[in-house]
Amino acid sequence: MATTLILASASPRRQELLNQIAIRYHVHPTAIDETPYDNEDPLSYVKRMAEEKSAACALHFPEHTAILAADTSVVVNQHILGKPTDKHDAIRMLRSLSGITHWVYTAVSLRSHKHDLVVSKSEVTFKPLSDAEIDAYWQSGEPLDKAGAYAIQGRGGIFVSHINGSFSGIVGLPLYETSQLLALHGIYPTV
Ligand SMILES: Cc1cn([C@H]2C[C@H](O)[C@@H](COP(=O)(O)OP(=O)(O)OP(=O)(O)O)O2)c(=O)[nH]c1=O
Repeated sequence: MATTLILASASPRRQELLNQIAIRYHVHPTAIDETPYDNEDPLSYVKRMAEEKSAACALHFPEHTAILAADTSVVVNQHILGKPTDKHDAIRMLRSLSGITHWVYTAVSLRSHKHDLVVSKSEVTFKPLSDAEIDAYWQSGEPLDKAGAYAIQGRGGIFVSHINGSFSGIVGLPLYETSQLLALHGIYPTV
């Protein structure tokens, strides 16, 4: 019998990415406290977030149901940029990314009869951004629900001069690593 997969995420991007690789799932988002611990390093943070999201979701389902969760953070000089809280925060984030290379970490957690976790790390280089460009981008509405206040798959794509890593990982669910994890748990694309 096919394993039921639950996607513990409210992110439309994660749903679209799973659709792209023909994986069947049900959506059950979870809300957890996403505040980093004092001095928590970014890698530990994304791993902990993905694990906590899948664990919180698993409480609502019978044992052995497969639960998939992920967390994406933008990392600049070892500082974690999550989703901006307001315009001021988004502008601060975009200014800090202007003209430099940063990291995007996405951790993916999958629980069924066992727990597995993978982390995708990508480098993203931005062109220098003027205040006018940043302001216009904020007005587009795109930054608000995105880690680091940008979306590479949206209008923010014009800021990105180079990437080294996984495009889908930057968007929120690294497809190569996720498909490997799913296969470990007996979950495959529909034919
Ligand atoms: C860097 C980047 C992030 N993002 C998005 C992916 C995630 O949805 C979001 C990071 O926030 P997350 O906290 O990882 O995810 P979420 O709160 O949107 O959803 P959930 O916790 O329910 O799974 O930023 C993009 O869409 N494009 C990008 O280029």
